Amino acid sequence: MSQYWQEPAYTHGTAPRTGVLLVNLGTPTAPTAAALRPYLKEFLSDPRVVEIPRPIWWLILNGIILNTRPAKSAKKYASVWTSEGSPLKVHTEKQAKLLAGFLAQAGQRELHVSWAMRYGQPSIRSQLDAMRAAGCTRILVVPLYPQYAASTTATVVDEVANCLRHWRNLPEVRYVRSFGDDPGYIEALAASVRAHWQRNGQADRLVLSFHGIPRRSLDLGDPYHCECYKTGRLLGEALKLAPERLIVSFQSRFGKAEWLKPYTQPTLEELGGSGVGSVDVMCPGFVSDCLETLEEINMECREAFLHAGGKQFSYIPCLNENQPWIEALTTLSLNHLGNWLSIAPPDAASLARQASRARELGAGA
Ligand SMILES: C=CC1=C(C)c2cc3[nH]c(cc4nc(cc5[nH]c(cc1n2)c(C)c5CCC(=O)O)C(CCC(=O)O)=C4C)c(C)c3C=C
Ligand SMILES: [Fe+2]
Ligand SMILES: [Fe+2]
Repeated sequence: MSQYWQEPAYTHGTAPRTGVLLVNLGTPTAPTAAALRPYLKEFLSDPRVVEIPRPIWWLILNGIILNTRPAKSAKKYASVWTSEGSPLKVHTEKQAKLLAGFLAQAGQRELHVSWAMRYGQPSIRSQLDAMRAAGCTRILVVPLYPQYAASTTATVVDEVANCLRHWRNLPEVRYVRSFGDDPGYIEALAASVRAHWQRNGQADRLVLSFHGIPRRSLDLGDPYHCECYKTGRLLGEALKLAPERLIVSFQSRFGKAEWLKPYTQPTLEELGGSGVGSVDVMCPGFVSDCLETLEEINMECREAFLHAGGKQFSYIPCLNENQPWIEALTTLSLNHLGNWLSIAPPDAASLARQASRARELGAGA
């Protein structure tokens, strides 16, 4: 029989285990109105996402939005859905597998790497529970949003804290706040643009379209706007692109209030109508292609630009499973894991050598 002073099983004779949890926004389980409704309800009920006072917003959400938007959004999702499911889910899952492979190659085989969605499945709660069952006593949370916003990064941290409220024996927790100026991430973006230019030539303008947030959030002190412009500036510098050829804009406006400007679609229409023949468009605020990039940008905005008189619209995909990005994510994770690492991480050169081997392992997993 165990004695009351006995060490708990998870610390008894074993080294503390560390987990890495990648978190993205969330996505419906099917491109149908029935699947969209609970997803949108959970997402749009989050006071970090919609900051309208609750009784008013509750009436608008339940009385109007949840009766109209699910069907409209379902049609859009259907246009980008893949045989493996929603693009956001497919890429996030692959990124987690690749990261686990790269980290293992960097000597960190004991790490428990998993992924979750802030809204929908797999939930943060279920993945934290799995980490606890696996004996994790240290957890690094990596929200997959390069630029910090209260409506994205902060709500992930809220949810982690909310789940841990029910644990008696808390793990140590760290989180990556943002990485929009991380050299590895900027270089991964630059490599992707360079590769695109090599294949297709360089367009008259490079448009960087970020997801928008309400203008009011900026006025209240949300640093998202500044972080987007910093990413844009650093990417322009990495590409040695003249500042006048690079445009930052904001997409996905929701509702009637003012959001961050300039808005992407009117910007593209203006460019198309004013004789700018060709644009390359990229979405550096998303690490994975999703509805907002594949449908809103590569379908709706493409059409708007061409209709306004533009001649050539090129969409540069998100970083998805690109090797430089997975390497950057590995380095970012190693840096944040810091003194939690079981053995010292390798230097950058040997990490790069190991990366292609890890990629084969991860892709085959
Ligand atoms: C209602 C307000 C919204 C805010 C604020 C917001 C901020 C925000 N969102 C992302 C990233 C993504 N958003 C995605 C979809 C999406 N976003 C909103 C609304 C807000 N987003 C809605 C209603 C939807 C659902 C789709 C629709 O009905 O239009 C996605 C894609 C999900 C997918 O399944 O593919 C991402 C990713 C960021 C980065 C951000 C603030 C910086
Ligand atoms: Fe969004
Ligand atoms: Fe959208």
